[in-house]
Amino acid sequence: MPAHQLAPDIPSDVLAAEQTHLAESRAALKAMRAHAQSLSADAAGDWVSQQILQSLLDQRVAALADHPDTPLFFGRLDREAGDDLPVTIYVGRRHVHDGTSRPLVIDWRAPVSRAFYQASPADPMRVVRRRRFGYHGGALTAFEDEPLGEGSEVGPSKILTEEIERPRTGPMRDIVATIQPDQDEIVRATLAQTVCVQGAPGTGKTAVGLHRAAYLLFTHRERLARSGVMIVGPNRAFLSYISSVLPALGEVKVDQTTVAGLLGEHAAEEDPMVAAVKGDARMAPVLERALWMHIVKPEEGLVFTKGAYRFRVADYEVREMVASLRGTTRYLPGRAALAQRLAHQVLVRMEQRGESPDDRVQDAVARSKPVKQLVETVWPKLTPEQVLHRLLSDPEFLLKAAKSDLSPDEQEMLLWRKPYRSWKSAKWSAADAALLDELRDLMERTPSLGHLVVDEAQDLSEMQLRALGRRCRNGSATVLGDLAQGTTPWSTSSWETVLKHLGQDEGEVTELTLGFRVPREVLDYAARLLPSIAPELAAPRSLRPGAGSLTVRAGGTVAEAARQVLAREGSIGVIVPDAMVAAVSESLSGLPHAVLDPDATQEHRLLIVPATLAKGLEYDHVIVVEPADIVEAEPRGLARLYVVLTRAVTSLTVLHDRPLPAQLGA
Ligand SMILES: Nc1ncnc2c1ncn2[C@@H]1O[C@H](COP(=O)(O)OP(=O)(O)OP(=O)(O)O)[C@@H](O)[C@H]1O
Repeated sequence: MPAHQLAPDIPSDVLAAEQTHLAESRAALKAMRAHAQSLSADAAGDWVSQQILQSLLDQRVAALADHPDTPLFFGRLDREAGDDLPVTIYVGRRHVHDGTSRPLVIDWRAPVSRAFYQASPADPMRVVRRRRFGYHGGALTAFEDEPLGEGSEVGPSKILTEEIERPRTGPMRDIVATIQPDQDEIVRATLAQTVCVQGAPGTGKTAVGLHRAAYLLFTHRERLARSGVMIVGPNRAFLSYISSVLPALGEVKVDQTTVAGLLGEHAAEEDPMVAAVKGDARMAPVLERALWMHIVKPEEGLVFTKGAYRFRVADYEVREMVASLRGTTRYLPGRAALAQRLAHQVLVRMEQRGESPDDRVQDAVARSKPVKQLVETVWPKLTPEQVLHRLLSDPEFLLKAAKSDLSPDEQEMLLWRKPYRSWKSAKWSAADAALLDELRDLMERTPSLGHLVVDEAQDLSEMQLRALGRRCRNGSATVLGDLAQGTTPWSTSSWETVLKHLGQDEGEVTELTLGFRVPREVLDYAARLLPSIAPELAAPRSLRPGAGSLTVRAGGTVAEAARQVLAREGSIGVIVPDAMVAAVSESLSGLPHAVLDPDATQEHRLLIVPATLAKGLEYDHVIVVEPADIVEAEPRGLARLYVVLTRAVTSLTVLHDRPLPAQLGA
């Protein structure tokens, strides 16, 4: 039976009543929107307030739009009477009420909706019956009941299974209708709580992170509107894949970026071993010393001339000022404070002479030439680039800054083989970007966001984690990842270490264990790699039986494999070693296809995906080409292979001419 057709045992009168409730809710939403449209910003006093109010009204009107293909509600709870809440609740993507403020649909994020996700026969949470609705297009065509009273048994939900197994097309979609209890626990963790989620491929980590952002924005709207929420993902292809989930949940004000997007795009190539040293947290004290070593012990005092008078501040006084400021403020505010303290001393001298200078005089003195000159000599103005340029090109300076934190070999590795003539012409690498960010923060405090969601966090270096950590130091984080999918030379092997470098030691590590993407047969095949890449992890479990989903073929062509899956429904990803992209594209010239481009919307069902871009993505049918080449292309190639083998929703075809990596043959 095709999905969501009316099953013979669904009473049509009950279904008709639910359809009436849907129609009533739609009409109420329309009325809410019309009301919002009728409101005028003229009530605000001045022009600026009017503009702000108008923009808020516009946002409200946009948020109240009804998308006919998106179900307004997907669940219903019938509850025991006896508390202040309604006995019947419809759970949906947004709140809808009628003209008398009676709620027709309740937002999935409201506290009362929690029971929709969590209630079970063991703990019914006052719920007598949970109803799930099935839709076809925008039309409500089916429902399914789960009694939750004492002694009742809950069988597997067909609507839920169908939703999970629906073929994938286009970008990622939200999972509000089918969030699972353990996922819901993470989504609804309190704002103050940093959560770190270890989860095998396809267990819903990304989905959970996005829904948590939406939940927190709903629950702490005002606070987070001020401080902000940001999602950090592995690459732009991934961002484009997840980009429509939050807007579909009504949240448009969340920045979604990559580490490079946040710290600055720096393209200089670098030996991974050097990058690993630069990514190590031991670089933090080295950078701190490198910066503060620029402060010079004052040998002279200050002479400030005003008319015929000279006001002097002695050298030892300047030394005391510098000593008291050093280490108690960040570098640039410290510099400004030194100028002010010098000026203040001059003012004291003026007062001693009987003058009565005010604050404006102090500011003028602080900006005067002699004060500026002295400050520049003692506490020079610097940029992060200047400091890092010196550190990477001057062995003696590096030695002094490194002390015993870096070995002589490591220092040798850090130094540029061919130093750039000036910091302005230097080309920086991705690892340098995190060092520059650290220096920037030592100079001036980085503002903190309210909440940060970090995906694929296992791949971040300690210095990158520190950079992200300062962006949530007054807030909290959701850290998502899989130790088995670490593909960088500095990939972590412990979440406690990640939390420590993020500055969120109190964060709670939890695990998602049930896979929603990859069929069991495919997951078991990929799991053969686990003993080699992450022996400490248990083999992942899949919700999806998917018998016949795996084909391993020696000597087949990509075109032939692609033709076979093109005959089926859903998206197709041909994942190839990066070096083979052009050749495989050429071999598919007879079939309409595209090469995955992070910056363009993908209109083709058939996509060629370079192995290094596949992280976080998924396709109905995946063809993985030449595993041995994927493994050999990089130091953590086996982990890369694990990533690419776990992208399939329905079928995986592995094509190889060369022998398969031994670990797969087990
Ligand atoms: N509760 C759920 N209901 C329906 N679909 C779900 C649920 N949880 C996850 N999924 C789906 O499973 C797929 C995998 O989810 P997601 O990409 O979030 O997993 P992941 O753990 O981040 O995977 P990876 O580690 O491979 O990046 C997605 O299509 C997602 O929509």
